[in-house]
Amino acid sequence: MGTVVNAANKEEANRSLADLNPTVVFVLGGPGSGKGTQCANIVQHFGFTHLSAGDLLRAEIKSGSENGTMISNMIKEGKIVPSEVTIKLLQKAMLESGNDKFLIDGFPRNEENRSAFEAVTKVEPSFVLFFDCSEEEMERRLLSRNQGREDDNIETIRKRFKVFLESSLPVIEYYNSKGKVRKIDAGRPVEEVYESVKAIFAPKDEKIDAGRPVEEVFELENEKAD
Ligand SMILES: Nc1ncnc2c1ncn2[C@@H]1O[C@H](COP(=O)(O)OP(=O)(O)O)[C@@H](O)[C@H]1O
Ligand SMILES: O=c1ccn([C@@H]2O[C@H](COP(=O)(O)OP(=O)(O)O)[C@@H](O)[C@H]2O)c(=O)[nH]1
Repeated sequence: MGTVVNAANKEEANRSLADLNPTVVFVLGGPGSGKGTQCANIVQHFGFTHLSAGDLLRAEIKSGSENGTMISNMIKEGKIVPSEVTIKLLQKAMLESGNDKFLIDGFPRNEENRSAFEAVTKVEPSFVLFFDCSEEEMERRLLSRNQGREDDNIETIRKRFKVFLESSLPVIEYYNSKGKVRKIDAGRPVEEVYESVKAIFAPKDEKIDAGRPVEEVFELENEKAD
């Protein structure tokens, strides 16, 4: 019985999300490349809801969920949590937000994440914002992040870099082959990085584009890139 009810709930969540037809931007880049920092800026100026997959997973651990121990162990090892768990959390957060524009930060992290998200939600990203940063700089940032995260130690950081190169970069390459990647040089100071980010979200010619809905701006940017 429980299984039948769960299946019905899942169907319902998938359908409502497809009906919402949300605008989704995936925000990707190595650990410490500045995804969260820049997402906070974008939210303030462009009306998106920021969903960090890592934050949702950490909240799930704190909530005492039955998956908590598994998630916690995977994060400590820098491994990627099974798609089903992460997608469920993202779907729930999207439906509860009341918004239809999302920055999905730190997901998808591998090919399986990517294909499962598209298959389950029927949602494709408008584009992928890719923060490109050297490992040396990312390591420096993570070691001074000071948020008490259990994975911000040198041993786990090295594992996360390896997972990023082996599993996450191929996802960026996949979207690049579809012309959907907007690459940012993320090794610069926060304000400079944000200038480049803004140029992607904001119309370039304020006189012509003032007041355009954000979806149109995306179309404009995509046309330019084609
Ligand atoms: N451009 C930048 N230059 C220097 N430090 C940065 C920059 N962007 C973010 N940081 C700092 O680096 C750390 C990691 O940034 P964060 O946004 O949490 O990265 P991510 O979400 O990609 O893991 C944080 O302590 C943040 O304050
Ligand atoms: O979709 C996701 C996002 C995060 N994680 C796990 O959460 C950790 C921290 O991810 P987050 O994006 O919060 O931080 P980052 O590594 O980018 O600094 C990762 O190393 C993974 O173990 C995951 O498994 N799936």
